[in-house]
Amino acid sequence: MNAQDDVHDEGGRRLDQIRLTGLSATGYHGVFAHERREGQTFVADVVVHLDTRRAAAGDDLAHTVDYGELAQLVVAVLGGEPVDLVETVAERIAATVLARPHVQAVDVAVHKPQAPITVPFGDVVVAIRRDRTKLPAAEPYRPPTGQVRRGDGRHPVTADQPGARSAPPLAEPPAPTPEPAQPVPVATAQAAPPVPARVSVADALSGGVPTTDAGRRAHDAGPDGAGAVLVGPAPTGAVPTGVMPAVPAGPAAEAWSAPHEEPSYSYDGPPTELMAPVVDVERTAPTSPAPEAARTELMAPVTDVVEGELVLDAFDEPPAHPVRAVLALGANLGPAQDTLRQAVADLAATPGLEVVAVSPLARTAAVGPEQPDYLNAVVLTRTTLAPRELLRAVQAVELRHGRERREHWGPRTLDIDVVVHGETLGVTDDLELPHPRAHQRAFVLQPWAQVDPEAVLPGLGGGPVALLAATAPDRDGVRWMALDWLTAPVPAANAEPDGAGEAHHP
Ligand SMILES: Nc1ncnc2c1ncn2[C@@H]1O[C@H](COP(=O)(O)OP(=O)(O)OP(=O)(O)O)[C@@H](O)[C@H]1O
Ligand SMILES: Nc1nc2c(c(=O)[nH]1)N=C(CO)CN2
Repeated sequence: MNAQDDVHDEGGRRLDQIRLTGLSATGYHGVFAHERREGQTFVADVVVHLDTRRAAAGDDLAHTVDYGELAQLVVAVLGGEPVDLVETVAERIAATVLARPHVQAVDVAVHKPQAPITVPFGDVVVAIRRDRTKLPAAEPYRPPTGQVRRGDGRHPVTADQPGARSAPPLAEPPAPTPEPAQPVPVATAQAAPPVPARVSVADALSGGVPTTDAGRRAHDAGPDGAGAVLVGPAPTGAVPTGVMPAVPAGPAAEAWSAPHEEPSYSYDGPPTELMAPVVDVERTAPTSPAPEAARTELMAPVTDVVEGELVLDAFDEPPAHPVRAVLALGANLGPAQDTLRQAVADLAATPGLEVVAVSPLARTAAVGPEQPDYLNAVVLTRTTLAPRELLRAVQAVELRHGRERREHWGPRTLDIDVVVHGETLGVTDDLELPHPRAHQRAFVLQPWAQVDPEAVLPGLGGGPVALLAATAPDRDGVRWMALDWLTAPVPAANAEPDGAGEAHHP
């Protein structure tokens, strides 16, 4: 492989490659009538540049490009609608490949070995590179509905549900109930990590042992079948259990609606499948060609749409399928453990948001100005809310618990950050995804790694969460974690362990 063939990501890291060579078909491209009439062999080589780590970490096709599917698309362009120029064929292939999720850049070489050249020759090749800064000057190929079948049994797929596209409305934010500032009381604690297993809300709040794998089962369960335990809306102070059905097992075929569409959401995969596709790019930029739309998926804010007075962007797009979202909770004022419990119940009661599992509770030294220790937890959810709707929903929960923003990184009764929402990456004035500081915060990463040991944080600075947690600058500030914090009686403030409420400097 030549170094000049490499493509690098924004951090300067060389992207991985998937190469397909010698794809061939009889095509009818050319400027001469006989070429249009008789056809000839066209051959394509394609190099896809992408980051394959996440797919490899979870052994999950959903996070990479299916080369079989790609090969079909390329051959369909070669043998498809006739055009005059090889350049146009190459451009069309590039557009088609770039419209696939995860693809950062593509090299395309189209060979025309039987070209009408009047001297002896070996081959004629048009070779191009296209990426998200140099977009293809062609429309991607869109196969007719039903032409390509997808799904392999390991990754069951479901048909797109039109009804699933709009998220339920948010609940009205309830009236704020400010709490007086107090040091942090906590329930049963145990020494800092390792904490052996994840805690499922369903288990914890039904009084079961909170160290089972039920959280993971729930997180892996699908939207349509039966069998998995999950939480439903809860009255204040408790998160009752409900049922989230699972996707039927076995292979399933999905009709193509557009070439950019992700393999649909599967709950059978490993926990690293936490991030699922979010932005239906066709709906995001209905009038844009697909390469633009695909870019929208990566850079959410690029396509602002003015609707009346409101400027909308991709963060306002509800996902086509429920996606997994990770929320980080923190509190260091007032009855923090109670507040966090209530917050979990409030989140579970939010329409369009389902709480799947809750991490152990971590006691952490404050990062930032001098202030009492925090209690931190991470909540794994599944949501049909758009990223910005989710932000508003968590802010409504913050508000309900008297959240005020007086000091940057200062003490607070409740803070809830959206760490990730599906696979959405983007920056706007009010929302950045993934959360820009999550990758360096042990107070987020350690609880997250406990509840989902194989989680991977997407985006710049991302990677396996457990690894990031082990190297985060504030890792020594994570003092201990409590497994039974959702159910155990909260001790009185004077019964807290040593060091509680002390200010700490990282
Ligand atoms: N992923 C995100 N999750 C939550 N808020 C975000 C996110 N991205 C941007 N924001 C914006 O950040 C603003 C400030 O949030 P907040 O007051 O919670 O910050 P903070 O807790 O003091 O600091 P930090 O963001 O470092 O946790 C919010 O009003 C929100 O609009
Ligand atoms: N340990 C800890 N430190 C913090 C936290 C937090 O949740 N935990 N939140 C902050 C602002 O969101 C600032 N500093």
